[in-house]
Amino acid sequence: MNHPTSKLVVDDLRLGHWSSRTEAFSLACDGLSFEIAENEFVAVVGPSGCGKTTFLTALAGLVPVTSGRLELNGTQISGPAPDRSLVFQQASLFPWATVTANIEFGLKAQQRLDAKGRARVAELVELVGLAGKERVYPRELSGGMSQRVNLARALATDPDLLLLDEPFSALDAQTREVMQEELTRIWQADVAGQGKTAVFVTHDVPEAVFLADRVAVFSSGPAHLVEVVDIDLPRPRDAAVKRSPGFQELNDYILGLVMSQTQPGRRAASDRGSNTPVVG
Ligand SMILES: Nc1ncnc2c1ncn2[C@@H]1O[C@H](COP(=O)(O)OP(=O)(O)OP(=O)(O)O)[C@@H](O)[C@H]1O
Repeated sequence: MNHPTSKLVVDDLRLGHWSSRTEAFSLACDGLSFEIAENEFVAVVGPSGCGKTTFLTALAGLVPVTSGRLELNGTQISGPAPDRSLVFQQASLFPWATVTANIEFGLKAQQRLDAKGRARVAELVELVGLAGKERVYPRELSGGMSQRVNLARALATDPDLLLLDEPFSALDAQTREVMQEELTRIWQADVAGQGKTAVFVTHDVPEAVFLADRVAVFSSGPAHLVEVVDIDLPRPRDAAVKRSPGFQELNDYILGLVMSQTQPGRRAASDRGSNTPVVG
């Protein structure tokens, strides 16, 4: 039976891709099962090519479910819908549209760009730190600013499920750190507590630990779930938490789980007798 507050149910999920070149179907996820509650921020990590993006795009309704359950609010996901927003690695902004027009885009497409919609866009411009840049075009924005616009655009339609696929991986290390802090701040200020859920795919274990309430570790492909690790670090979080012993311990533990998938001979931390990492 589902946990009563489960927003997202993933049950024995199989996903894959059909290649017209080889005329073959290859599995990307095989037997994935876990659940995500309302208000949770879940990060997904795992070896390169294991199926993380496939899973996220299936949540967006862009990859069909081969078998199993993939349910949002009790309904099987069977295609894209306005209750979900996807943020990609590369900010996919419209070059001919200003910052404001880019953020308004989804609302306009849904015919919701009324006074309330415009007020929400103005609020988001402030929230993502782009006040004063409303009339600027994407070519004049830095990578970090572009991802701020992308994030605001994803939030503007008030999605139930926010899907983020390595949104900061194209940024330089310093901007990436700033954006991680910004995202936690925005999540806390604007989204947390409103029954929404975020799924964040990343290669970067410290980023996952910093942002998430729980981290789902995928096996090497085709992915199944290795473990979901609770991140019991206090919120609100800022960069200082990365220097805490609790953060380091969680980071090492999850890194060990991922490495055990890429190097099968390597023992994961859980082999040493502790399935629950101690949080300092
Ligand atoms: N459109 C596609 N057609 C055929 N195969 C695909 C397609 N997209 C992904 N795959 C294959 O599915 C598997 C999972 O890929 P996916 O991109 O989901 O992994 P990932 O964990 O996100 O990878 P990375 O960490 O490197 O970004 C890989 O073997 C990949 O080659």
